[in-house]
Amino acid sequence: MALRAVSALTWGLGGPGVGPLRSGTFLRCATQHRLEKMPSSIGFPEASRRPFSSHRILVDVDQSHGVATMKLKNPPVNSLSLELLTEFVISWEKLENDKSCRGVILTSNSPKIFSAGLDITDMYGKNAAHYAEFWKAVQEVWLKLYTSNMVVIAAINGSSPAGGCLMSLASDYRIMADNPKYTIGLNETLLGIVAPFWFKDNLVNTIGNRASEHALQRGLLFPPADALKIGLVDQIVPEDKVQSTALSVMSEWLKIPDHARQLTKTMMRKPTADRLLKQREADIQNFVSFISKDSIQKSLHMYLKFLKEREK
Ligand SMILES: CCCCCC/C=C\CC(=O)SCCNC(=O)CCNC(=O)[C@H](O)C(C)(C)COP(=O)(O)OP(=O)(O)OC[C@H]1O[C@@H](n2cnc3c(N)ncnc32)[C@H](O)[C@@H]1OP(=O)(O)O
Repeated sequence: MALRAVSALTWGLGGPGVGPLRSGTFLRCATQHRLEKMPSSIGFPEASRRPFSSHRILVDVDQSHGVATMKLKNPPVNSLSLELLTEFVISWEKLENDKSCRGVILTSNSPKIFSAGLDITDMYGKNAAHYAEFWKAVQEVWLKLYTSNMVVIAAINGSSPAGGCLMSLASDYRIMADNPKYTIGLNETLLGIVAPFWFKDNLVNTIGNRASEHALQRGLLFPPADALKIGLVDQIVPEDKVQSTALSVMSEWLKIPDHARQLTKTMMRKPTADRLLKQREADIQNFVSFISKDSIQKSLHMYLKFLKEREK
């Protein structure tokens, strides 16, 4: 009970089972030309292509008329585990290599949660090699999304904290379900961790410096209406219209000649992607040393405990 009280105040967490979340208050919580790809990834490590033992399908891909819908499918909360991230990259590369695929709608199989963010269990109680592999996979997914030649639309049909928010931010357009129980934001500080510079860069490019400073320091999670106000999402629609709106927005984007849109996207995004590419290895080492610290492991342990024990 004591833990709950302290944790709730410390972490200000929200979720569909907890009630509405408010930022700033108590948060419970074609022309078909294919251009040379932006130099983005340095290749996914062979080690990460290993088959995982479960053989579950964690990313559902459904493609028709040049548009793929990718659904995250990792119950209960669509956490971004190493296994999911690895499968995501493989599916993504297949779509990128398929000349007929011009756009991707990124969404979730779960009705209330887009993604709970990075899988905390991949950042807790593991060894340095695991942390390094995990972080490289996180970088890779972001680079793939952020620099994709395809049009990427996030259909955010539920809560989207931290890593879930990052995947949305890396998309070209964000549509969120207008349900005040859902929230989106980079809440890393609430866990006692710090969003890396490239999360921050992506946020600043989206909502501006001042709003980012405020949101990042306080780990704010925004309900859809507030997210729309600050530009964290581009559109909010009734819950049952998220996918259909994503399809109609996609068809508008696909009216633009691919080569012109792609070159423009590269012009806008390449400097940000390059900043990570230039220091990718150092960023991994920084993550490994940060996450391995006893104090950070303790914070993550407490946070996991809090998630398990909090009242739903
Ligand atoms: C240099 C250092 C850089 C570090 C940078 C790190 C960058 C990014 C960090 C992240 O992405 S950390 C993840 C942050 N995510 C969160 O804070 C979200 C936490 N979860 C929630 O708020 C809620 O779970 C939810 C998503 C709103 C859903 O709520 P709901 O009530 O439906 O479900 P729960 O009962 O809370 O959860 C069910 C089950 O899932 C476990 N769980 C939840 N989130 C995660 C997670 N991110 N990773 C792993 N596991 C998670 C939760 O503990 C429950 O477990 P059980 O009790 O069923 O065992």
